[in-house]
Amino acid sequence: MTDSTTRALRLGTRRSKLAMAQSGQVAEAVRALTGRAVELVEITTYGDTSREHLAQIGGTGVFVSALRDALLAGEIDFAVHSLKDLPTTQPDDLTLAAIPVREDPRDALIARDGLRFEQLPDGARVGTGSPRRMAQLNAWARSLGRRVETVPIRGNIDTRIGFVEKGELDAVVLAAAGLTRIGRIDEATQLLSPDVVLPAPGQGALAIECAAVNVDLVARLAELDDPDTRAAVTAERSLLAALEAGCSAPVGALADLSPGSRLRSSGAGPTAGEQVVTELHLRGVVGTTDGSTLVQLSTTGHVPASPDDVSAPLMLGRELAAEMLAKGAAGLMGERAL
Ligand SMILES: NCc1[nH]cc(CCC(=O)O)c1CC(=O)O
Repeated sequence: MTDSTTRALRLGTRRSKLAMAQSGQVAEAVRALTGRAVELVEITTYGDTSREHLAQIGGTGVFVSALRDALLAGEIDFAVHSLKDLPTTQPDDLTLAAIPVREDPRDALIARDGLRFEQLPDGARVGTGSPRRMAQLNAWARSLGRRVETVPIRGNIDTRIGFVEKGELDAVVLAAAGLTRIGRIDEATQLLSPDVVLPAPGQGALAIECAAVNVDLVARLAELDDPDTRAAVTAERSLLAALEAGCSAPVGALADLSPGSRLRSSGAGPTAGEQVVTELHLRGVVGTTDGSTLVQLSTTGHVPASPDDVSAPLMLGRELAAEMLAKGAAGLMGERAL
């Protein structure tokens, strides 16, 4: 065996607790898959060091660029990202080799005294800087006949929960997946139903990225891919891209797959007759951050049970985006989040 197949694989990761947790889990899976050692290489990103508000430095994409630079420079072999932090346009020289089975995509509430959202008092202070969460939480509060005060907060997950622990906020809203990965999901006082709060496109999913030239590794890591997750997040991200929304825009999306339906396909030849297809249900929301207006639509399409083909989910996302734009979504996104 040559040195290049036996040396440790280098996994580039951010230093945050969440990034280290998800990189550690993927490292273990890659070790089991390849039999090769995996070494974590810590990369500091501009997003980790900047004190400016994320919105002012161009969104969460900043977390990604340093890892990508390291991939292209050959300093690391692969990187693990939270898919929801990835821009919707994929550079040609980088490949998402695998999107593993995703965690719970829902948002979670962590409130004082074990409270659920419906039990928060009028005027409760809820920590989130996400325009998507603000829009849907404010709309939910309105529908309950009260209001909440959304308070923009930054920092890692522990810091955000700390605002509730210290009594500075009544509640915070975080991704359930992040809480699970750092071992704090038990502290969630409510998992927010997608019927009321749609998660960010791709929330709960990880993406394993390689340099495109590294074809052998791309092929190997593809074994960690979950085609159903890939189909779902492709539809969600296609919707986001087609809405031409920046990563801090108030867009929520969630696709569910119901497997096993069978369709009769026409024509002759070996593929004629019954074809197994999956039903893909895609929901999307855009709103004003004050929650006074939401455009919320859904659609259902069929996805061939063919792992490599994401054209159907891509189309479904674009179709739903077109319907949402026709219902005035563009005007809502023009509003600047404060
Ligand atoms: N925006 C930050 C971010 N990026 C990924 C996660 C964790 C959840 C995930 O993997 O989707 C979080 C934290 C959060 O939103 O609470």
